[in-house]
Amino acid sequence: MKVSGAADTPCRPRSARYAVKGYPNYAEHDDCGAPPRRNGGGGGRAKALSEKRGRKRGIGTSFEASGKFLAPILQGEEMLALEEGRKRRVTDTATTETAASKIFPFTGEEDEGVAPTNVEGDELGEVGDGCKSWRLRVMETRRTFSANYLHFEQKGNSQDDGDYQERKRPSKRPDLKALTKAWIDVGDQFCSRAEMVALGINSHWMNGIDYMGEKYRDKNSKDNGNPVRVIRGHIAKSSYTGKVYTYDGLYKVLFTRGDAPMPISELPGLVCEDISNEQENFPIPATNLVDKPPLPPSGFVYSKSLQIPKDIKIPVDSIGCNCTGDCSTSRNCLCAKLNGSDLPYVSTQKKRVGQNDSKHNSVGRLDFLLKIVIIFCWPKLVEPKAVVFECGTNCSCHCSCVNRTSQQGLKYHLEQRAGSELQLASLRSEQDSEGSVAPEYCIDAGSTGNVARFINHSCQPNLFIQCVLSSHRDIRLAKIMLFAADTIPPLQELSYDYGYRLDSVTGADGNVMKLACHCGAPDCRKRLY
Ligand SMILES: C[S@@+](CC[C@H](N)C(=O)[O-])C[C@H]1O[C@@H](n2cnc3c(N)ncnc32)[C@H](O)[C@@H]1O
Repeated sequence: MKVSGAADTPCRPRSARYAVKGYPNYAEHDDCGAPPRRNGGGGGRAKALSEKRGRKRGIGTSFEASGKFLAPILQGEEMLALEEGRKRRVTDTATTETAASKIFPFTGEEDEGVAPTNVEGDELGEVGDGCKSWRLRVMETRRTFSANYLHFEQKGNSQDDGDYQERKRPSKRPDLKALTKAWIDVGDQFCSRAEMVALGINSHWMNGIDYMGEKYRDKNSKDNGNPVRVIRGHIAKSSYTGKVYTYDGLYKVLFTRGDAPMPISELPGLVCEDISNEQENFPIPATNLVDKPPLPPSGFVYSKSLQIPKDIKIPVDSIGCNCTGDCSTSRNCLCAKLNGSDLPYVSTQKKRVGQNDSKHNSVGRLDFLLKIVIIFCWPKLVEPKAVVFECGTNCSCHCSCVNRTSQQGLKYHLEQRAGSELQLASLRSEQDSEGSVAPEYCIDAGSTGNVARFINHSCQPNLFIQCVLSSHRDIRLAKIMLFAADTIPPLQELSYDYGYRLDSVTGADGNVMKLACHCGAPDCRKRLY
């Protein structure tokens, strides 16, 4: 089947910075006719992972997610969605712009921008030179719209009420509108409702909720099981409307506003109401729908923060930068300069480090959801570079090194200790890439850790690792933090690139160990190590 535009249309990498950092698979060609979906593992991969790994790997293994998992409890009104065959639950927040109902996943019509197999030629959006996919046309429409938006807006403001009523006329069959919808990806963002109207995703300039009106009463989405397209609105100062709208996919309505959300105790397969033992600000329930009977996590101690052995002294006398304004670029920020013009090591501003007053990353630590072994993003949009987690586990000596000998940006390697299942985060400078410097410290997440310990590897991840100095400048003792590499729509599985060098892991017998990768990304490297 020919997918129009897949090969011909220009593609952009999703994050140039990330690609520069040496993640060859990171750049996605999402403007093409057949864009891979971010983090495109899907429920199939989770299930396969579960079945393949069996139970011998201890804590996580018994709880590998499958498509059958229900996510942990959430507050507010709830929705369930299934993207790529995976069941997800999200909480409808105050900013949600569409039907605020409990809804269930829908796997049918929605695709990933791939042209339908039975559609050819013009229907695919090929025009003139025959190389424009619908996806590209959507992007062009958006650009044209943006260019003209202010003009329309000003004109609109000067119109009288009569015109306003005209604009507010009842929507026409939104379910039949705009073939465009098939070329919108989950995670696509829009700066105004008007932009969505131009693309046919929403029918109203003014109304957040699109509906078909009384006339179509018999087409009630909940009763008929019709999918609902969910677009979430978020405050965003950078947007010309002060808001940004993110497409979150199709949902099926389960119940309407006012129904009580499911309490933690009723979560199917609940094995632990709070694996953090009240260390986090809210419970992190764990469910297990794989084992019969379901087993709770064992052999694992939750530790919110890094546990540092007594013989390792963390200095506390360093100060942050003296920037007065925006610290997000190296033009203004000394800390960013220190990090090779990327994210800053030191995350404080005009204060002694350790006071945790960071404007560098603008978004503080985010709430999260743990569905045993699979970590999902909290049902809030996570913006690029937002701090997501700090890896908090045992810190111990004589393993991987955290070393830096120049002012260049670091290269990150994650290594696995031979013969064990421990995941070791190792940072080496460019000069140390041959591994010439003796290891000093590592973070050992085998038996103790926080929620970051459960994040799986993906060859096409939505997080990346960065070392951060917050109370001192000893790079060997840098905090290891996970940042959002891109916009992460609610309830996406979180993942980062472990970055193993192939054949770098040896077993106790000295033989090279190999582990197949099950991330399911379109450009999966097939091996973790
Ligand atoms: C930090 S743990 C991640 C949580 C883990 N799934 C668990 O159950 O505890 C790292 C281990 O998870 C497994 N893992 C993570 N991502 C994987 C992937 N994409 N493919 C295969 N195994 C993976 C590997 O066994 C790896 O050593």
